Amino acid sequence: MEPEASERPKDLVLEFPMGAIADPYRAHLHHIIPIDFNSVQKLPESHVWHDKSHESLFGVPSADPLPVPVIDLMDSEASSLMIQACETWGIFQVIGHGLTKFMEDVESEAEKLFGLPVDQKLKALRSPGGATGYGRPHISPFFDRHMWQEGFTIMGSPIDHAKQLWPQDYQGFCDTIDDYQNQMKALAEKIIRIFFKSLNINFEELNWLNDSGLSSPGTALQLNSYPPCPDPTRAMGMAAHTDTSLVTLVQQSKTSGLQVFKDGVGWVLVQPVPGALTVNLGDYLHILSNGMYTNVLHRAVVNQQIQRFSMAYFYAPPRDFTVSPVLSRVTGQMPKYRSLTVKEYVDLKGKHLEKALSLIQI
Ligand SMILES: O=C(O)CCC(=O)C(=O)O
Ligand SMILES: [Fe+2]
Repeated sequence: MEPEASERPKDLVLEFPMGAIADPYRAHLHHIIPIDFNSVQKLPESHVWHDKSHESLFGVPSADPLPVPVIDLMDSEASSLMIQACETWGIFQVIGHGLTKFMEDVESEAEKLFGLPVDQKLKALRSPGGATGYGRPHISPFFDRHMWQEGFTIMGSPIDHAKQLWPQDYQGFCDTIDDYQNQMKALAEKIIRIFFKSLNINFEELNWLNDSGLSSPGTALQLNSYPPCPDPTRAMGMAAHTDTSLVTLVQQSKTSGLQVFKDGVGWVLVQPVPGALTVNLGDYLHILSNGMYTNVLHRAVVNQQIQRFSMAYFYAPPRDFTVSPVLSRVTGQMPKYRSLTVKEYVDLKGKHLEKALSLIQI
C-alpha cells in the first residue's frame, strides 16, 4: 500500500542489495563519477526516479504549501522563534545575519568550479573511500537510481583539490572558501548555543563549541550543482535524507529546488528568500532533544531551464562526543534513543542511512 502524501516515508532506501552497502562496492567509481550532463539529450533510464515502482518515494509537492518560517536574527524574539520552528518543521530561514557578501563570493566560485570542462573537474575526483573532492552525492550507494547532481566536498582547506583544478590560479578560491567556512562556523555555533540552552546543556564546558580545547567539531562544506535536466519531473536532484549534523546551513541560489517533508502536509518547497540562509536541524539535535526537535527530511528537485547551486555547511560534534537524549533527564521522560558516540552513529548511518535512528531506538 502506498503511504498517504502527508505521511513521512518510512523506507527511503531503494532495492539495493543490503550486503553490498557495507562492502567495497560503496567506494566503486560507478558511485563517484557524475555523468557528463552536457552530452545528455534524454534522461537516461539509470536516472529515472518517477516511475511506478518508485511512486511512493517520489511523492508530489503539497498543493497548498505553508511557508517555512523566515526569522530575522536582529529580532529580539529570534531564539524562541527558532525553537518553535524546530518543534514543528526542523527547518527555518534566517535573514539579518550580515553574511551576504560571503554568500555572493562563494556562489560565484561554485559557478566557476562547476563550469569547468568535465575533464578538468575529474582531476579533482573524490578518491574511492575518500570524503573530499568532486563527485556524486555521498548517499548514492544506497539507491539503485542515479541523481541529477554533481558535488564538491570540502573539509578544512580545499587547497589540494583546488591546485588540481586551477594549477596557476587556486588562491582566490581557497581564500573565499576559508572566509566562508569561518563565517558559517560562527553562525552555526551561535544557533547551536540557542538550542543547547533550551535543552539545559552546559555548553560553557564544551571546549569544542568554545574553541578552547583539543577536540574540534566535525565540519564540512558541500557545494552542489544541479544542471538543467531534460525531464525534470522524472528525475531527482538529491534523494530524501536527514543530515548527520547538529545543524546544516544551506545557501540556495535564486532557483528553487529544496523541498522538506512536513508531517500532515507532505513535501513543501523552501522558497528561496534573497540573502537568506536555510537552517536544517540534523540527527544529533533530534537525539539530544529526545525527539522534540525534528531532524528535517529534505530533498532537492531539478528543473529544465536553469542550473541550480546550493552550498551546505554541516556542523557536528567531535567524533568522541557522546550523544544522548539529555531532554529526557530534564523532563523525566523515558529516553527514546540509547546513548552513543558520534563515531558510532556515523558508522551506523554509513551502513543503514535513514534506518540508523530506528536502530538506536529504545
Ligand atoms: O541542494 C539543496 O538544496 C540541498 C542539499 C542538501 O540537502 C545536502 O547537501 O545535504
Ligand atoms: Fe541535506
